[in-house]
Amino acid sequence: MASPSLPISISEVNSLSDEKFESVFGNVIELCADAAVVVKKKRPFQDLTALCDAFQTYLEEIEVEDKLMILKLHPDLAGRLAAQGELTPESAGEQKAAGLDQLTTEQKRVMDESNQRYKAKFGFPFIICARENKVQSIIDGLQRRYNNSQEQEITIGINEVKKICKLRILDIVKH
Ligand SMILES: NC(=O)N[C@H]1NC(=O)NC1=O
Repeated sequence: MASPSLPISISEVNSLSDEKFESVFGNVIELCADAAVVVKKKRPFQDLTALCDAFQTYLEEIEVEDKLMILKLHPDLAGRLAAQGELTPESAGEQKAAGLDQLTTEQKRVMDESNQRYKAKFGFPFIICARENKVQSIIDGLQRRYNNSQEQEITIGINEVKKICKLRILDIVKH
């Protein structure tokens, strides 16, 4: 079967082969193909909300080690992978939407320094839903959240992953 042209309806989501479901939803959580493997078994979904809820539940129910792994799979915002053109298409689009591809030299310096400092403290990258932010709110968040505890940042980071995931699903499924 050829790849479906997006967006697709919820009934099309329900009738995708397992393999197609995994490929269509394999990156709604950045580089975490396992989420689609788990969520596909919950079909059929009554509507878009039920589908989104299934991915959110996945993120809530996994062990803290797996949450940490998911956080670590995210690329830095305006980091090395962005500079090398090696982001996933989803992440590239999100970073562009926030204006992160248009940083001034000073903003880039502040982002690099703050990203490094954050990662050195927490052991995972700073994560924020770029599409719901602009450059300044991202820089502000990066500096403010540095003061949190690791436990707080795991919770906030996973909540941001949920927002990113929902917007990615909305790009795939008709609403
Ligand atoms: N580090 C980080 O927040 N990365 C993510 N945020 C987002 O909106 N897309 C990403 O890849």
